[in-house]
This record gives sequence, C-alpha cells and structure tokens, in this order.
Amino acid sequence: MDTLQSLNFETVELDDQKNALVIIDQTLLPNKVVYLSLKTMAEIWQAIYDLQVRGAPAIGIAAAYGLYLGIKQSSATDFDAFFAEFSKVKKYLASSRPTAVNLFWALDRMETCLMKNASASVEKIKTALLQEAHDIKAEDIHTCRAIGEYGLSLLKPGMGLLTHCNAGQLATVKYGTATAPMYLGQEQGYNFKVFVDETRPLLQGARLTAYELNRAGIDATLICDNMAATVMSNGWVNAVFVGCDRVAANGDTANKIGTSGVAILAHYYGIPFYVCAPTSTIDMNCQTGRDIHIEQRPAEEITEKWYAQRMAPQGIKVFNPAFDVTENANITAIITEYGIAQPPFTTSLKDIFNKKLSGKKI
Ligand SMILES: CSC[C@H]1O[C@H](OP(=O)(O)O)[C@H](O)[C@@H]1O
Repeated sequence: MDTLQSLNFETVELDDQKNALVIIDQTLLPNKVVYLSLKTMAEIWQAIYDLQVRGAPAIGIAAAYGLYLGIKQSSATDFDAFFAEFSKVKKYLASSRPTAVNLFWALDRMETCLMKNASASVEKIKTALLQEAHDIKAEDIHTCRAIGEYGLSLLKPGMGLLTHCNAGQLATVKYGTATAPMYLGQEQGYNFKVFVDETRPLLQGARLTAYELNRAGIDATLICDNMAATVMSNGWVNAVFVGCDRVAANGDTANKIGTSGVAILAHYYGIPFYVCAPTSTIDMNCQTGRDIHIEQRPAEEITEKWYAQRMAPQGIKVFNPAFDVTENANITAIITEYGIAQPPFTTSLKDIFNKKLSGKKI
C-alpha cells in the first residue's frame, strides 16, 4: 500500500489556466490545510521567504514554476528582449532565500533550457520552459524514491530512528529525502520507531514531520530538541536521518539549525548519522561548509512567534541562524539517488557526480 496516498496533498503545483502557483500554506499546518493560489512574483517570493513553501527541493520546484509564470505573459518577440525579462525575474526569485542550493540549481536549469532553445520562437521557448519546470518536479519523485531505497538498505525492521526538521513530502513532491526510507519501510513492514525533533524556532518537526508520519501510520514520537541526547543515551535510536540544504564538495552539510548538534551527539553515542541528499543539493563549487551562506532570520521567530504572549524581554539581543553546518567528520554517509557516498566525501561525491554525468539511470 502506498502510504503516501494517506497524505494525498500536493506540496507545489502549477495551475497554468489560472496563471498561478498553487501551494499548501505550510505555516498553517498541522491545524489547517489551506491551498494558496500565487499569481504574482511578489507573492511567490514572499511565500518562499515566509516558508509557506519550504524545503530545498520544494523551493526549487516553486522557483522554476514561478520563473515560468513570470515570463509567460511576456510580449517580447525577440530573444534579447525576452532574455532580459527572464533574467530580471530569475534574479528576483533568487533573492528570496540564500542557503538551499536547489533554488539556484532550479533557476539555472531553467536558464540552461532557455539557452538550448535560443534559436526557437519566444512562444516555443515558453513551452520548453514549462516542460523543464514539470521535469524538475517529476524527477524529484524518482530521486527521493531512490534515496529511500538506498537508505532502507542500511536499516533493519524495528529500528529506532531520529530526524530533525522536515525533510519529508512537504519539502519535496512525494517521499521526502530523510523520510523516504521511513515511507518505503512502512510499505514493506519495517515498523520503525521514529523520534521527531520539534526543531525550534519554526517547529518544522512538530508541525510538519510529526503530521506527515502520523498520517502515514508510522510510529512517531515528538521530542523537544534538547531531548535528543536522552533518547540516544537510552539506546532508542539506531540511526539518524536528516535532509540538507547545501552539501559542500568535502561533505560538510548545511541543514536546519540544530542538525550539527544532533550529529555531534550521534557521533558521541556511536549512532550512524545519515544525510539524505539529492545531487541537486550538492554544490561541488562550494569547497567546504565555511563557504555556505547561512540565512539569518527575524528575531520575532524566537521571541514571540507561536506564543499568546511574548516569551522574551523587549530589547533582548537575538541570534537566529536558520541553518548550521555539520562537519563531514560527524557524517557517517551521504545518501544520494546515485548511491551512498562514504568518507572521504571529496572523492566519493565526485564518484557520485561521475555516475550522474555518465547518464546512469537511477
Ligand atoms: C529536503 S530539504 C529539507 C530541508 O529544508 C529545511 O529548511 P527550511 O524548512 O528552512 O526550508 C530543513 O533544513 C530541511 O532539512
């Protein structure tokens, strides 16, 4: 049984007739399932910035469709004028969030498609761009399922797992990345027991991962982030699976704030720590984690969001990085759609990309 039918929602889809990007407003989950129909570039930009649509792959898909919508109505009749409009929309959408490389990867893929079709009419270019955005979305399903299969090959039935933030269906199209082994395991009777970090300050774990796993019938236990050490020291966790927003060429990985702490704890307790990474999230131009731009977000997310009353004194200084970097030494393996990369990642990630470039089917 496909457990994801129980989730039966689309994270991101295009309504071409209405010239709109349709998303679930993830800021309202788990209490309300509300679909938004975004028609302007400003609405799409804001939805990405406000995490109404979020998660590296989902951000990339939203940006690709957004770029198509942004140029669909162009009245340009020659390539240069059309390319100028295209570039303006691309640059604007690229400014929404800095860390998840999928945003830039997807926008660059759309530009590559444009250049491949430069000799075609503007209308034919628009059609090609729409298909490219559809392809980016469709590929995500196969990519995440492949990550799930490789991840599942590392696990045994009944294992205890832990995950941080949401790298689930809501961050992708269907399987998620870190949740893909969990969903495939559910289909095959693995009966995993998953500990879900709530993931302050925006609570993607409590609001989104717990919601997804619960609806899929997976045994999930919600914990505060500061309880991860306890569940690990109790022997309840056999492996940690997390997503990623940007993996550097040496395997250092940017993911939701708090991930590096989980990795250090796992390393201390001898628990395998796996990063689930579509190759679209691996940035071989980024040498180490120090080269990754970490998004800083508003103080209010810590001092007052989610609360009936403010939870911190007015005027208190706040530090609110949205991500942190897990050093490669604390990562057991990086699971991609082309296989499992083991240390040394500088070599194994190159091998993964060589498989991809060779046209190997996933
Ligand atoms: C499968 S990518 C999910 C990744 O993105 C999340 O960040 P955000 O919720 O701010 O978009 C988090 O880092 C997840 O691991």
